[in-house]
Amino acid sequence: MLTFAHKPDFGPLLNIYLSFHPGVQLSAWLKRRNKMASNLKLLVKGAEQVVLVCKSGEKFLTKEGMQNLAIIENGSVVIGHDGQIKAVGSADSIESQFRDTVFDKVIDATGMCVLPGLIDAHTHPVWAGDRVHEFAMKLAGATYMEVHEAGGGIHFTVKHTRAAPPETLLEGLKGRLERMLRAGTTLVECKSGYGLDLNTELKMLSVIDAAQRSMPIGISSTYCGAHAVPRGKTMEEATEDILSVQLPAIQKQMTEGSLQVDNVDVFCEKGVFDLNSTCRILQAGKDMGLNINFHGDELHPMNSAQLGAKLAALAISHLEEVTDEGIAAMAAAKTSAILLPTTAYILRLPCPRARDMLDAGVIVSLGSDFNPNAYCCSMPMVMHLACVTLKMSMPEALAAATINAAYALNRSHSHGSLEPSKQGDLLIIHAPRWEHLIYQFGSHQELIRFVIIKGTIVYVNDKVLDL
Ligand SMILES: N=CN[C@@H](CCC(=O)O)C(=O)O
Ligand SMILES: [Zn+2]
Repeated sequence: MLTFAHKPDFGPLLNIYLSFHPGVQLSAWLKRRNKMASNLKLLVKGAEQVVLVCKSGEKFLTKEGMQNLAIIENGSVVIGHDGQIKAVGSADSIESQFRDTVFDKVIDATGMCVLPGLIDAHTHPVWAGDRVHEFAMKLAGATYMEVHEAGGGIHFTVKHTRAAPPETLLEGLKGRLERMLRAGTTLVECKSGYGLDLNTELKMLSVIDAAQRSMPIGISSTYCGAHAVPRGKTMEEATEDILSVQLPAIQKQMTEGSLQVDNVDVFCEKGVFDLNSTCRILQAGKDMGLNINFHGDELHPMNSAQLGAKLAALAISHLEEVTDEGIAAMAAAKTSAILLPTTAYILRLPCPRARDMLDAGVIVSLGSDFNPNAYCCSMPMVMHLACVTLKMSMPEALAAATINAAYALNRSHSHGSLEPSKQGDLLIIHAPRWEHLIYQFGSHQELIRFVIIKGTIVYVNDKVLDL
């Protein structure tokens, strides 16, 4: 198999050239053209497997599509100077097709596998003050809401994040993104939500923007000012503040071009934001052009899934307590379910019903939920948990962490699979089959040899050991 981004049409150019050089033979012209035009950025050649995930421009995968990923045995990938994939195919076909091409960089992937860069569809990575002490409380039996209501949890992080200068937050964020990158994440959703007031929410969103400008990892930025009801306010007052103060100020900065925000989020939960407030905030965000992507049905069944479907939400996260009606509504509305296996694991919650969602045709994606409660930067670890605790198969987990996560972030036109014209984001792992990335849990730092974004190597691990 060999696929190209564009079928080149040399007809018009050829005619012009021949009209100025009537004596020139066609074959001589072609040789000269090849010599002049053939320089590309990166060739990854001879990989044991190249996992495309999908190959026909699918925007997401469901049901059997998630079980049958597109894979090329003994394959190669070509990336151009624009950072886009130019061709993927069998090593032989790429070799003969690009024989005359000069590459800036060639990676011999013998003994290795190539996968699309992983996409983490749900994180809270901007904060100050860790919560290791709360981990001990939870191990001793305290529930998430007990810690939250006692002033810990999100409130603890809000206090520390409000007090932190932006430089400190940026430094912390960059360190976490760096860890994610080394674990194979090339696109990550990043939420605000530890400010709960205008200034701190803007500070967090600006810090996310600054990280995006200075790091290669791709970011989808989410305003999550409705992550908790701030101390001293009722839910109604907090909702009014978001609708009449925070969202308009964010919209102003977006219009002026000083802030980039992609999604709007609310924690729709008993004791946090109810269905009505959630609906009003999400609708207001949508009216500003943001994608709806929110927390729902986590600790109690709230009918969040039905609300999200009604609002044409792109994604809803958690869903540990989703109902059958909610699942059916999400499948019909093509609202992606972002499942977060780390949350149920850390909090010892019932797991989200991944199998029921998959069987119903819901677009299941995955996120790490990295936050001070669930300190996990590793999508390979998340995929492993998804397989063991949510009963997903390895191909389902990979589809959920690539093309479907890209869909949840409205990026599946450019991310999530290794197809021509998509961004050249990929991982090269030192293993004879791609499944080792999930199977060898906790070992991604030993397996991942290269992380590549837009055809540029952004991480090389030369300490990979054969076991
Ligand atoms: N559930 C709400 N928000 C986060 C936790 C945030 C925190 O505890 O700081 C989550 O997705 O798990
Ligand atoms: Zn979350």
